[in-house]
Amino acid sequence: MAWFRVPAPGRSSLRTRLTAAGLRDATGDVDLPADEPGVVVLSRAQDVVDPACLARRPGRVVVALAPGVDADPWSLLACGASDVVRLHGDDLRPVLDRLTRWQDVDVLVRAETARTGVVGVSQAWQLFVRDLVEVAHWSSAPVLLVGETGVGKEVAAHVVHRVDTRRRQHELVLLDCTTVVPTLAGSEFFGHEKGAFTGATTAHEGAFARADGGTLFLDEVGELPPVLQAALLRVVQEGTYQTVGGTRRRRTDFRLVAATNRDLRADGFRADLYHRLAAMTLRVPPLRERRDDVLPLFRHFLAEQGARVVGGPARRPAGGGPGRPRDDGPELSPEVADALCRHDWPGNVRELRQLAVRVAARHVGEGPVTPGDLPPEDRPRPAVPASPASVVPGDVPGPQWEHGLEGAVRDALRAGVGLKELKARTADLATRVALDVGGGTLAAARLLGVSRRALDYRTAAQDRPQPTDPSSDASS
Ligand SMILES: Nc1ncnc2c1ncn2[C@@H]1O[C@H](COP(=O)(O)OP(=O)(O)OP(=O)(O)O)[C@@H](O)[C@H]1O
Repeated sequence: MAWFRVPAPGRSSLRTRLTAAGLRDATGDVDLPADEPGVVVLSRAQDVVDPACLARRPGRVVVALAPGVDADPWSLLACGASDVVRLHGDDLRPVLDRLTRWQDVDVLVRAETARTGVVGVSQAWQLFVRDLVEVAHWSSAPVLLVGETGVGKEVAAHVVHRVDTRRRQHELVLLDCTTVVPTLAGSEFFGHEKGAFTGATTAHEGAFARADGGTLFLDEVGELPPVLQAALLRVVQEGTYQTVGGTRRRRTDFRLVAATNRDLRADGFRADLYHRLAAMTLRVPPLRERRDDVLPLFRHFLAEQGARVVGGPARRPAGGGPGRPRDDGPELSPEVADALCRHDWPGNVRELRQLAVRVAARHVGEGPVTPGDLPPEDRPRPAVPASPASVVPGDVPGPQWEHGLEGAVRDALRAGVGLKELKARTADLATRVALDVGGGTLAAARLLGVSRRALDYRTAAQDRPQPTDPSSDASS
C-alpha cells in the first residue's frame, strides 16, 4: 500500500484526504517505508525532507509542495526524490497518478521477473528494471541498452518484449550483429526472393519480415557495417524495406531494441541512426555495482544446475516451473560467499553463471558449497601463499607464482600471451623464484610444483642462480 507523510502538525484535513485516497499514514515512521512508493508533503515553508531518508529509498518518493511552499526541485531530485510536484488547492491527482503508475510498474516487474527467472534484488538492478518495464509498457519507443558484456542486455530485451502488450503475441527476433556475414547480411535482414542469386533456391524471410508486429533485438549494434546502418535507418524511418531480388517495398512494423557495450557516439556510428535508436537509453549496471545480486544469482544458477545434473541432489521443487527465479540451491559456506562477493566479475552475470556450472559439477551431497568446490583457477589468491614453510627460506616471493608454475602459465595463456613470450616469461619466473629462495633449485622446484629437471630446463636460457644452501641441492 502506498504511504504518505505530512510532517507538519495541524494538517489533519490533508491527512484525511490522503487516507481516503487509500494511502497509509507513515508520518510517524522513523524511516521511509521500504517496499512501496509514497509521498512526502511539505505543507509549511519551514518543512524539509531528510536527504538521508531519500538516499536510502531512491526512485519511489514524490515530494509534494503545498501552495506557498518553495523548494529547489533539482536539489530534491539529486537527493533521491523521483519527482517534485506543486499542489493546487485540494487537487491530489498529480500525486496519486504517480503513485498509481509506480505501483503498476511494481506489479509488472514482480510478475515478469517471477515468470522469466530474472534475478536481482539490489537497488541498482531494481531501479534499472523498473525504468525498463515502464518504458517498455507505456511507450513504443526504440530502446538502447548500454552495458558491459554479460550484464544481461539480452535478458532485458526479453523483458521489453514480454511487457509490451501490443507486441508480445508476435515474435521477438534476435540478431547478433557480430555474426552477420557481410555477403549474406542483406538476405538476413531483408530476406530474398527465389532465384535472387546463385544458390537462392527458395525465398527466404528476413529479420524485418519476421519481426513484423513484434520486436527486433539487435545485439552489438555498433558492429553493423555502414551500408547496413544506412539501410536500417531507412527501415526505421519509413517502416518499409525491399527483399533482395524483390521489386516492391513491403511494410513492417516492429519495436527496435538495440544493445551495445561501446559509446556509439564516439565510434564512427551514424549519428542519425544513433539518435533514432537511442530514444530511450538505459544503462544496465555491471555486477560489481550491484554486489547484493551476486549470491541470489549464484544460488539461482546452482539450483538450475542441480536440476540438470544427472544424479544431482533431489531438492524441493522451485515452486514455479522452469525459468523462474530459484532459491532452492545449496547454501554457501561463509568463505565461498565472501570470495564471490569480493570478486569484480569483469565478465558479469555470464561469468558468474559459468562458475556456477563448474561448482555444481564438483559439489556433492546436500551440504553447503565449500571452498574446495571452487575449481583451483577460480579460487581467490590467498593473502599469504600457502607454501610449505619448511621449504621457504628467506622472503616470501611475489604473487605471480603462488599457484605454481602451471598456474602462472595458465594465467598468461588466459591473458592472451603468445608462445614465444610465454617461454621467456616462465624462464624468467623460474629464475626469479630460484633466486628468491636463495638459489636452491630443488626448493624452488618444490615451491613451483614441478620437478627439478623441469625447472632446470626452464632456467637453462637464463643465468643459472648459484645455490646458497648446497645441502638442499645435494639431496636431489
Ligand atoms: N538478472 C538476471 N537473472 C538471471 N539470469 C541472468 C540475469 N542477467 C543475465 N543473466 C544470464 O547471464 C547470461 C548473460 O546474459 P545476457 O546474454 O543477457 O548478457 P548480455 O549483456 O546480452 O551479453 P553480451 O554483451 O555478451 O551479448 C545469460 O545466461 C543470462 O541468462
